[in-house]
Amino acid sequence: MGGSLLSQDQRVAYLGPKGTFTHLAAQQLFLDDQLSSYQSIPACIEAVASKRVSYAIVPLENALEGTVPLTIDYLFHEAELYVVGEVLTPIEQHLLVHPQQAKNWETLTDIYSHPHALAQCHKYLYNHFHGVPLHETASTAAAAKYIAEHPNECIGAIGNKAAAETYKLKIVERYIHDFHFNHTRFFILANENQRLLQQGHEEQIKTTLMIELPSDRSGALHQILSVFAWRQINLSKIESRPLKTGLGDYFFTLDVLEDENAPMMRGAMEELAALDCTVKTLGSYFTYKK
Ligand SMILES: O=C(O)C(=O)C[C@]1(C(=O)O)C=C[C@@H](O)C=C1
Repeated sequence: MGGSLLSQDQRVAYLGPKGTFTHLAAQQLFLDDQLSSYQSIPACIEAVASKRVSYAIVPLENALEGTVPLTIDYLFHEAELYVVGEVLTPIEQHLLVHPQQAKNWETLTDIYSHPHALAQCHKYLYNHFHGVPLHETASTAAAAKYIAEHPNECIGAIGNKAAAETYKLKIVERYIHDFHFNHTRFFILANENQRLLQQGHEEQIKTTLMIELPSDRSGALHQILSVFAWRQINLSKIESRPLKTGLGDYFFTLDVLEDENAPMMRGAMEELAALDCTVKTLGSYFTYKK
């Protein structure tokens, strides 16, 4: 795949630096010279919201660790963007050290990585490096870069093979994630409600909705679910996140396996409005898988 989706002046922001899992996901759809690295998820989202880039690709959900709260909360509270595509990639975590420390790797003094990566390897770290301080970095590749810049320290990073190659680190333990089925979903975001169409996408379309219920109405969640249930529209995910207005105040994110323009879905949206729900739609999109 890659490339033909964008015109020459269009760029895609990704959570960098080079060698993150987000970078690998972006390379499934775009050419490397179309990609611009940003230090954080909010920086990627702001880059597309302010139209400095045409698209941003950010992690949304991991099969072991669940939602990336920063992404979902930023999309609800801070940005008016649409999801134009989704990429699903396998996640393989390795332990990386500077080649100078290759012989000492069993006595590492500190380990660095993205919080999701550390959590995905929790059992491994507990069994092999119990008591060793774990440090959170903005991404797995940021951790790898830090190790490369400190060759004299007996420290390690958790990251992927591409990060090991990019920062010339040695992989001393492979596949250290605790559960075999480790996948992450990434959203491709844009300012317009459009769909990325490229060969290789799954036929199944998905629509993501963020719904705020009317306050203090008993059975409100049951009513929303009924809107989809009696129309036989499947949901693949439902999750609550704090509204940040008080304890017990939530919004719900729903992934609906239907096109937002399908007649049944239009009816569902009208019924949600009639139930006094505030609905933010992130649009309908296809999934690209490796
Ligand atoms: O740090 C990276 O490499 C990322 O792309 C971020 C991220 C995440 O946010 O979950 C992406 C995939 C993996 O699950 C681990 C980390």
